[in-house]
Amino acid sequence: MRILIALGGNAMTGPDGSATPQAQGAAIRTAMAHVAEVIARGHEVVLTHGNGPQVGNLLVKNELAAAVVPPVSLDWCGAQTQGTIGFTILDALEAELRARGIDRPAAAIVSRTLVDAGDPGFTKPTKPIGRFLPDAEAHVLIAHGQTWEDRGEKGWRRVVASPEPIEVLETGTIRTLLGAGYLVVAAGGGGIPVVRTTDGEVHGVEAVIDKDLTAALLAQALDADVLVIATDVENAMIGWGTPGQRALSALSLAEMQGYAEAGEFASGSMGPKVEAAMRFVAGGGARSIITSLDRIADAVEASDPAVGTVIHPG
Ligand SMILES: Nc1ncnc2c1ncn2[C@@H]1O[C@H](COP(=O)(O)OP(=O)(O)O)[C@@H](O)[C@H]1O
Ligand SMILES: NC(=O)OP(=O)(O)O
Repeated sequence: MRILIALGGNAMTGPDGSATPQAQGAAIRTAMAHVAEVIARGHEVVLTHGNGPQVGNLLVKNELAAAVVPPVSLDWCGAQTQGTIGFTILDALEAELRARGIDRPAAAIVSRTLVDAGDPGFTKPTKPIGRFLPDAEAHVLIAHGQTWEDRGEKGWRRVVASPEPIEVLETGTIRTLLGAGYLVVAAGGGGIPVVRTTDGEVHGVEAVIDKDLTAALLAQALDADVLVIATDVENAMIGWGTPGQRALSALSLAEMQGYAEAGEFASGSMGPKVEAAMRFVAGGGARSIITSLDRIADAVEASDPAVGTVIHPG
């Protein structure tokens, strides 16, 4: 099967959300052990990943160092995260494959994602990035013109523009590499957001695209059999955070749609994952899975009972 796996930010930072290079490297190594397990079972894998913590941290570094070195824009920061996370994934993936006696070429592609310059996402920031801060510190930055949002018990988080992904411009390149037997890492951080001008030129714009929404688009464009959204919980739940919370197992697109419309999934976390999973199936995909990283290999092969939350056309 051709499987597109989307790795959440949780898979690439330490257990406490730590984004030190050591914590990120260790988390990615663990993630790649699970991805290598899927490959070892004979599946073709395309990987994409988030960049929320990393792109937010890079933006802060640029802002703080602006008096000393020229700052770069948010799209440049996004491109830089693709490079750093991409090479770290390749190192870890190759090591985990080698440990399983698998010799496969892998490549990480700098990828641009086309968005619409008129997208309402540019006027209403929704994408949480960077670190969490306590209320008082967030309000100092709000007073300086930044947009921050209360994200619950972890604290406040900066939010930035997040337009809808329309097309991953490197889709053809990815297809070619897959045809040549490569394992491909692509569209990291949802892809570098770009717009096309009336004269056909493409240029970057300041935003961070939701990587799960781009993953759904890419999975469809690559005719993937399964979209796997790997995060830190085994199932999407209804009644999340209440005494009556219930894990969702296998369910139809229509059933999931009903829960989503009832507001069961938080925006900026489970909400976009469910939306992406539904879009892939609505667009003709056979199956979307939302589950924890350590269950991805089992989830891909399980049927009855299902592992994780599995959405099927119904
Ligand atoms: N209905 C829900 N079911 C399960 N988890 C939920 C739900 N609503 C919100 N969440 C939260 O969503 C988180 C996963 O989203 P997020 O932190 O953005 O993941 P990632 O960084 O892996 O992409 C879970 O850890 C959980 O706290
Ligand atoms: N770009 C993006 O969606 O990143 P996270 O998954 O880390 O939030």
